[in-house]
Amino acid sequence: MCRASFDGWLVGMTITTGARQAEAVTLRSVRRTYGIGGAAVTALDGVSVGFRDGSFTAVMGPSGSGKSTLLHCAAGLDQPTAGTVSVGGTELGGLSEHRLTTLRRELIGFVFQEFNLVSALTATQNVALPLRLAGRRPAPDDIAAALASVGLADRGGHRPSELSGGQQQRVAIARALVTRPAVVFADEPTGALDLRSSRQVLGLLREAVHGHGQTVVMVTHDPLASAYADRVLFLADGHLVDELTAPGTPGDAGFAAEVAARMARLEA
Ligand SMILES: Nc1ncnc2c1ncn2[C@@H]1O[C@H](COP(=O)(O)OP(=O)(O)OP(=O)(O)O)[C@@H](O)[C@H]1O
Repeated sequence: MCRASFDGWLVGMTITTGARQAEAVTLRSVRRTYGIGGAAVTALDGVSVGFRDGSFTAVMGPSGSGKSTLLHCAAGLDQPTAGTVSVGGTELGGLSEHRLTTLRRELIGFVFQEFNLVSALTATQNVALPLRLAGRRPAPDDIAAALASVGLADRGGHRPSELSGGQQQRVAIARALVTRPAVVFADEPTGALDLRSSRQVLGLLREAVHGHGQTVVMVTHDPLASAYADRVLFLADGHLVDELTAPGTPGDAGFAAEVAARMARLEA
């Protein structure tokens, strides 16, 4: 169990071959429709899925298949039109805006596709922000270590406009991980990174899961990145249509090839 555990965690436990495993996040029949009438778009069409405590899941699918919507609904950043989302046994739909914000702050880290760094703050200040918002005093060594873990030890004093896209993405990843949240959602966390930085970030996400017991759900377009996860889900037209379990070797080339083949079929 990771440090950021919480009351109610045991709700929703399942028994699997004698081991008791909780679901960190559960979506039941989640539907999300944008717009109304003839202009309505159904981004998610009745998705039911659980993300086990301490698991690393990749979500893949063609552009527009609903991946970001799934992540946003699961993280309480967007509200399903129908269905329920629970994080650590707490159903989000019944929460006030204040309680939802608190729950998100305490339990969830989110890496946004477009980074969402605060432009007026330095990299160090951006990484420290979740701790400040939670009323905790950031320890300078912890912030420095978080930046060093993404290869940015020497960029702490730089503002986002002074960093490359890949560097901004790594600051966003350090910010999402610094509080060791129970669940980390990452929307294309390696999208702007070169191969070396991608491997570093995927290694960090695996370490969050296998070293600290956190739960990671990552949207990616990259089959090689998905091969660092334990499980790959495939979305198409707002439906979960396929699923693969990884063999256990991070970045396994054969598994990545199988993921790529399934994606090619979905995109055909
Ligand atoms: N705020 C919104 N208003 C209207 N339609 C939206 C909105 N957000 C998403 N959609 C639509 O919902 C569908 C799913 O979008 P979503 O961003 O979840 O897909 P995605 O799989 O993440 O795509 P990509 O891989 O291109 O990022 C798309 O058809 C998109 O146009």
